[in-house]
Amino acid sequence: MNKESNQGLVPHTDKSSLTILCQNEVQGLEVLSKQGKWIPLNIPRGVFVVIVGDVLKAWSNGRLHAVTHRVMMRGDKDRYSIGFFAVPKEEMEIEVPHELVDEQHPLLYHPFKYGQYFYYYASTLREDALQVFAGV
Ligand SMILES: O=C(O)CCC(=O)C(=O)O
Ligand SMILES: [Fe+2]
Repeated sequence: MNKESNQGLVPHTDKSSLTILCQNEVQGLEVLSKQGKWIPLNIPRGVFVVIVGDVLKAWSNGRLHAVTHRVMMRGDKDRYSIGFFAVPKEEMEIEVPHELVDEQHPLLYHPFKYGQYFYYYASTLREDALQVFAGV
């Protein structure tokens, strides 16, 4: 079987601040470990999945990890997933608080307006958009 045909949603980080997902019993969500291994999640019914998006990663100066995730479809059951995406207003300035910057934790992201970042991502679809757009 062609492996690609199982791909429900390509690998990505969310462009939100925070995402909350709720799905039916048909699994498929996978997260990429820092070692580069895809880990399938087994999400019990009624459980919410909370995913840190690029905005919280930047705002926390990289303390919070925006995990790369994808959806792989197996079997022939329908999968339903509903997502709540918390996103800043376009004009909102995302700026690392000075309390999170010191010698051990150098500044990782320049301040940026959310709308400009989202526009950059949407027009390039680069998965390293945050690093390229706002990385120090
Ligand atoms: O289908 C899912 O549960 C994940 C959806 C997702 O990652 C997204 O919409 O960004
Ligand atoms: Fe996502």
